[in-house]
Amino acid sequence: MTALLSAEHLAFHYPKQTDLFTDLQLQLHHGEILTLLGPNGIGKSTLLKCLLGLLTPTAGTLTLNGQPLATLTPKQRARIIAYVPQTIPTTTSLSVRDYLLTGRTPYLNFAQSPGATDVALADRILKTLQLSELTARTINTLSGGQAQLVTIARALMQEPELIILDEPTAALDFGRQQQLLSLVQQLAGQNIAVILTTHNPNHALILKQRVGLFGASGHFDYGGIELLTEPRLRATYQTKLRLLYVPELGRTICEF
Ligand SMILES: Nc1ncnc2c1ncn2[C@@H]1O[C@H](COP(=O)(O)OP(=O)(O)OP(=O)(O)O)[C@@H](O)[C@H]1O
Repeated sequence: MTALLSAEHLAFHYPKQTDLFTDLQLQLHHGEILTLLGPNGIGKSTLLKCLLGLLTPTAGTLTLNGQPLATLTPKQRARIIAYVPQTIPTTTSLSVRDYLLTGRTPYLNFAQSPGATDVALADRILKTLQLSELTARTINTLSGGQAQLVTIARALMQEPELIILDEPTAALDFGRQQQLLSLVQQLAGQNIAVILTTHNPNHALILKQRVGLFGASGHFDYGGIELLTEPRLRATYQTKLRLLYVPELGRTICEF
């Protein structure tokens, strides 16, 4: 089966800087979830930008559904991958519904306005994310957490095969974090692949799927959650964390 996303021997460095990663390998299939973990400033967001085609890797190849990423137009890419960055635009005075409709751009011709089916899709997505009460609010009146969820809703408007979420739980309260992880599992159940970054190893332990772990040196391990061993996580985060199996939860948790 052709991988949805494949990275072979990927390397990247910013101009006049040392490599953030080299020889990075990963393969993601439809409906899989990849959680990226690693210390601050190690290169997680940079890797996401390479996967999105926003940055050009300094070595290696990236393919999307078997096609070299670089050969796809931005519009073609946007029909396959949706991106929710760490910094969310909160200054726009668009209503939440109109903001979601901007997510339909990859499907519209120049100067074509969204139609009734696009509006219906926006309302359906807002309902699924339990955000319907925000429909008429303007983006610049939302809290950070609300804006983050609305931006995820906008990403879903692209009807992507892969959604990339950069620290999606950062602004969310405890309950909303749990909801977000459930949403990620729900999307995977609909055959949408998800890549997310997080600073909480428990998120990877809850999602129980693919893991990409940057070591403190920039070394990248890719595999299943068996990668998340105490020694490896301690080396990554330079702290004496512990992994504890909790029978009541049926899973391992990571604690300081
Ligand atoms: N445009 C840029 N030009 C030069 N250096 C950059 C640029 N963007 C990021 N960097 C540097 O590259 C390194 C990796 O940054 P990146 O944002 O990918 O890290 P991260 O793992 O996502 O960090 P965090 O967990 O803190 O968000 C950092 O040292 C950062 O300062």
